Amino acid sequence: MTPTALNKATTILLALACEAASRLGAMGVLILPEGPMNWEAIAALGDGNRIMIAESSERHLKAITEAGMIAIEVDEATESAITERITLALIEAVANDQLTAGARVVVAYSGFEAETLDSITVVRLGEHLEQLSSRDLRALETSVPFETLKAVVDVAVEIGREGREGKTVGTLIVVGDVRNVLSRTRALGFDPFKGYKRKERNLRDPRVREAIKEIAQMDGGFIVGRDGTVESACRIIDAPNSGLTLPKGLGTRHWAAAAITNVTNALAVVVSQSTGTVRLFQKGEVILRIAPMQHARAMKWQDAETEPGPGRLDKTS
Ligand SMILES: Nc1ncnc2c1ncn2[C@@H]1O[C@H](COP(=O)(O)OP(=O)(O)OP(=O)(O)O)[C@@H](O)[C@H]1O
Repeated sequence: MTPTALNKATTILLALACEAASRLGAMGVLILPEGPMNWEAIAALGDGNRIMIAESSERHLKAITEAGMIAIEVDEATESAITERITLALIEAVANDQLTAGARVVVAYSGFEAETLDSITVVRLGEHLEQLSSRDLRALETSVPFETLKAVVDVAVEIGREGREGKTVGTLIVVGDVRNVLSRTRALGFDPFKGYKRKERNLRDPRVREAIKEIAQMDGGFIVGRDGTVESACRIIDAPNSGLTLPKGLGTRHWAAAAITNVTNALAVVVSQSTGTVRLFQKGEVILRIAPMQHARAMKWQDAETEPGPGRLDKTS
């Protein structure tokens, strides 16, 4: 049941969060509630601010939208540290185009008492996503091993950032479920990887990544195995788009990625030629978007063990 009123501390904290958002020129207020709240009352407090609420229950997601706020679907609140939960909610919001890199967001959450929103933190998304960490990728729970995913995302980000010989380059890399994927694609003629031994075709090898950057200029996509072996290149995907929806402005390359991940267990990584943005697709949807602004500089990978502690999100500048 939805509580009838917000408690006093929550009401005051939300008013402060909204005021902070207005004064800082933030893109909105993100709330991470510990349980159901009076959504109408929260919307009324919003005072013209963009209010985003991270929730797991379908019923509450619907109620949040009906109250005129933005619902961000997240997994059920676990024992994970609050910084990790904030990270996942932000990644989801960025992936759904509800927030853009560079935006500032005020986050309100229950730091001490479950039934009260008692803490505020201010996050700058550009800075935060620049530190896209191995933990963020691990949290995506894909069927592809982390080391392979990291190598593919790295090469994609480099292609988006560098292009080739002064020209922008886009590409599509489909990873995992190789047999099914191959059966739904066709060769465009020449396969540049044909004839090479398996160990000469692994994406974790820097020479192979260089070759990928060169071949990315050609039409079609790469098919990569779970272990990082490039199985084929210059393949055209032939999978149905029916029942899929994508953000406006995405063309055939992105639709092909959505379609192939919808009918197989593969993951697809797309670099947009026009914007340099890298998107990860799974089950027909964008699950992560890495905007070009953040990869204007080299992306640093960090192991969870060596990452800065919870303070890293509290960026107020
Ligand atoms: N079904 C497909 N399978 C593999 N590659 C494809 C497919 N459809 C398009 N492509 C690739 O995408 C290129 C054209 O992409 P288009 O401009 O429509 O894509 P987009 O999604 O708008 O991405 P971009 O931002 O890169 O332009 C083609 O040259 C081709 O290499």
